[in-house]
Amino acid sequence: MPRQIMTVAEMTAADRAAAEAGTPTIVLMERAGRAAAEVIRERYARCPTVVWCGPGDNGGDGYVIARHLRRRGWPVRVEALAPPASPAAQWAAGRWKGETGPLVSEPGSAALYVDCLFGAGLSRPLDGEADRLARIMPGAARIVAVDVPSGLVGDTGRPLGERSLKAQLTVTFHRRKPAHVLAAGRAACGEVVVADIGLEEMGQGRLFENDPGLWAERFPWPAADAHKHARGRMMAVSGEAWNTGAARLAARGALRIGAGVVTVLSPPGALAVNASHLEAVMLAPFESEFDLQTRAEKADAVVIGPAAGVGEATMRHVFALARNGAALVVDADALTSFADDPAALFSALDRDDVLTPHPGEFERIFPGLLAASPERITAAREAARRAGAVVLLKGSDTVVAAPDGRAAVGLNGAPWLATAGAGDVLAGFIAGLIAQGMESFEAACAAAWIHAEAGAVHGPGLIAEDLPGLAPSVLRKLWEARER
Ligand SMILES: NC(=O)C1=CN([C@@H]2O[C@H](COP(=O)(O)OP(=O)(O)OC[C@H]3O[C@@H](n4cnc5c(N)ncnc54)[C@H](OP(=O)(O)O)[C@@H]3O)[C@@H](O)[C@H]2O)[C@@H](O)CC1
Ligand SMILES: [K+]
Repeated sequence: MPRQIMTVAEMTAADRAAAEAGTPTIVLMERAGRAAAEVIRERYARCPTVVWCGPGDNGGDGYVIARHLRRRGWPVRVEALAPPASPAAQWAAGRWKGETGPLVSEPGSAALYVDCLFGAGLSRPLDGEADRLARIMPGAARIVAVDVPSGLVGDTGRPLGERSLKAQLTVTFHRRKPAHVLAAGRAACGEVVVADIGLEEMGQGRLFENDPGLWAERFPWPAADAHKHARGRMMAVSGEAWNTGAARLAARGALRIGAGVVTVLSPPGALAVNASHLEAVMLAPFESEFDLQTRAEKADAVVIGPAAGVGEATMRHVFALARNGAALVVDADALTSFADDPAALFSALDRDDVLTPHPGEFERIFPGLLAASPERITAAREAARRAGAVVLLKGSDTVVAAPDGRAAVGLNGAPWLATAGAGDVLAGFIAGLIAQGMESFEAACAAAWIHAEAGAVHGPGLIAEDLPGLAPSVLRKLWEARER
């Protein structure tokens, strides 16, 4: 099952729908507070605990948590920023029979703090006592946030004002929000646990966690009677003689991820060096853009960009390939080549083509878009709309967006992947999956997930050359999960 990521507005709508269907907010609040208290008891030994409660329903959750911890014998005190203002919070505060006082916490005044000041209803920057807390408790150690660390905007993962609280553990409800998946928010949230509070699935989501639930059912496993040409033909365009390794990394990636026939298309001057490094991957020369177009006629997917060289020749090569039916994965130099005329690139692209920029390349072809967007999901979606193609924006929170509005965020990003050539392998994985018939958005999602898993499997010391060879162990896990 795909796991949706819900915006704050979608979550509020789900709350309202539940109320209309007969489950009032206080019931959801009781489930939320009880679930959060359980997570806290699983993670921490019983200890003197302070629950910081705000005036809204986030504070209401806090009173429920305090009650459940106290029932289990925890020494708990509530520190209230303001009296409960919402009806549900008033109900929860009324059922709390323990000690309540003003917000006076200092570092070390308790052994554990539970942050229930603000969640989805944050409407202005932290000030007064809440801001004091964020200033004097800059670290996350032994702070548990409920829904989000207070001061953080659920839809962006950034503080609304200057600062927010930070947490070691964040317990949220029903579904992750963007703040729980985007890198900036993840740093403030610490570990994120999603507790079920019995809300119904709502409508058709457009934003998902990128994990196998999103695409595994449509993974292109070979048919029992498969032959190599039926498993997809992928090609990668090589640079000149001193710039050939990147295309070979892409080619090897495509082969490992299952493409049946993989070819490096090479300028004449680079044939010898390519030939001396290729075995199962085939090699074919091209002399001109027309030649390239002809050679690529049989391809299902082509990677162009890794070490292709920045300039007019690469632009012409992209146009030549775009005249073919093959899906294009446009990466690295092929993106930068269009820095002065991104519209020319976009007009050549189809909906099944994929752009794979890192943030620097993204800025070159979508100038100012990242800075003007509240977060990376919005930026990638707008980029996909403008380009009329799938856009994969790299990062520890890689975002994949399709021109139809679907988007997915990766949660398994591994720091080991920040190494030269890793992106070339990713481009090859994407093209290798598209060549096997996977739809481009899902192919980009699957490739990014497998790439990150492979990085995590290897860990320290990873170099890009390792990545294709790590794909089989990840594929095996997917294969075995399918058989179950
Ligand atoms: N949706 C669901 O299904 C479920 C949701 N649940 C929980 O509800 C939470 C959302 O609750 P919520 O909407 O009441 O918002 P919340 O964050 O408590 O704050 C609103 C209050 O704070 C005030 N205020 C805002 N900013 C301020 C500031 N800087 N400084 C001072 N005051 C400020 C604001 O004032 P106002 O803007 O109205 O003037 C208002 O009084 C959600 O995060 C989750 O924990 C669960 O119970 C389970 C089911
Ligand atoms: K909070």
